[in-house]
Amino acid sequence: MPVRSTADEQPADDVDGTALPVNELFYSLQGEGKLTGTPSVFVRTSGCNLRCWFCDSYHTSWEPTHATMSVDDIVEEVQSHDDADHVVLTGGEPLVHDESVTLIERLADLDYHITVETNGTIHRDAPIDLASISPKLASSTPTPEKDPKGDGEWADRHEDRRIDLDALSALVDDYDAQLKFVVTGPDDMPEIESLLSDVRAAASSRILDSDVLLMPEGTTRDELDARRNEVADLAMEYGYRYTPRLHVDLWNDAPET
Ligand SMILES: C[S@@+](CC[C@H](N)C(=O)[O-])C[C@H]1O[C@@H](n2cnc3c(N)ncnc32)[C@H](O)[C@@H]1O
Ligand SMILES: Nc1nc2[nH]cc(C(=O)O)c2c(=O)[nH]1
Ligand code: SF4
Ligand SMILES: [Mg+2]
Repeated sequence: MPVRSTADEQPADDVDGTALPVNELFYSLQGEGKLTGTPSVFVRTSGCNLRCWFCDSYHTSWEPTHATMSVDDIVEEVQSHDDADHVVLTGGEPLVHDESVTLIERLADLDYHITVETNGTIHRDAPIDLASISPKLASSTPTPEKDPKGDGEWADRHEDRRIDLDALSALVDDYDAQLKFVVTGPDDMPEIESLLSDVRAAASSRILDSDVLLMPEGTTRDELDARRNEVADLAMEYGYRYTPRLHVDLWNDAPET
C-alpha cells in the first residue's frame, strides 16, 4: 500500500521560510503516462486556476485545503521515502505557486527526477525533468449540468483560461514533455487533433505521436471499466499512446494513492 502522510493544518504564518499549500504527500507508483509503474513520491499542492467538472482532486480545486508545509519539511518528508528517486509535483495546479520553483530546485540539487503534472496554462523556468502536460478540452468545462458544486459559475472563466498556446509551446520547447489528454469519448478527438496541430505550429521542438497520450476519464474502477476499451481503440485509430490509470486499477479511489 502507498505510504501516507498529510500536511498538518497549519496557517501559513506559522511556517518558517518558503512554504507551499500541500494537500497530501505520499509514496506510490506513478499511475499515468510514460513513467507508469515507477515508484515515486507525490507532492500534491492545493489551489488551481481551472475547475474541471471531473477533477479527481476536489480538495485542491473546488474546495481547496489550506494546510501549508515549509519547503524544508517537504524535502525532509520526500527524503524519508528512501527507496524513491522520482518525485511527482502535482496539484491542483502546482505552477500557480512561485514556491514550486524553489521546491523543484531543491529537489533537483538532491538529484531527484522531477515530473511536474500541469494543465499547461502556466510556464515557469525550473529544472523539470518531465513536463507532464494535460491540456483541458471543452469536455472538461463545468457547465451548469456538470458543475459538482454550483450552477456553472466557473464555466466562462474555465473556458477562457483552459488553453494558452504560448504557455503550452514554451513548456514543450523547454522540457522533455508528454501531452496527456483526458478522454471522455470519440467527440474529444477533433479538438485534440486541432490543438496538436496548433501546438506543433507554435513550438520549435518536435512533438512525436508517441509523446501524445490518451487517458480514459474516470475516478473509479467502474468508471474506467466502462471507458478504457473505447479510449484504447481511439489510441490505435489515431496512432497515439494509451495510458492506463494504474493507481485506480490497483487502489480504486482511495486517497493518497
Ligand atoms: C488533478 S490533476 C493535477 C495537475 C494539473 N492540474 C492537471 O490537470 O494536469 C492530475 C492529473 O489527473 C488528471 N485527471 C483529473 N481528473 C481526472 C479524471 N476524472 N479522469 C482522468 N484523469 C483525470 C488530470 O488531467 C491530470 O493529468
Ligand atoms: N499513483 C498516482 N499517479 C499519478 N500520476 C499523476 C497523478 C496526479 O494526480 O497528478 C497521480 C496520482 O494521483 N496517483
Ligand atoms: S486543472 Fe487539474 S487540478 Fe485543476 S481542476 Fe482540472 S484536473 Fe483538477
Ligand atoms: Mg491523481
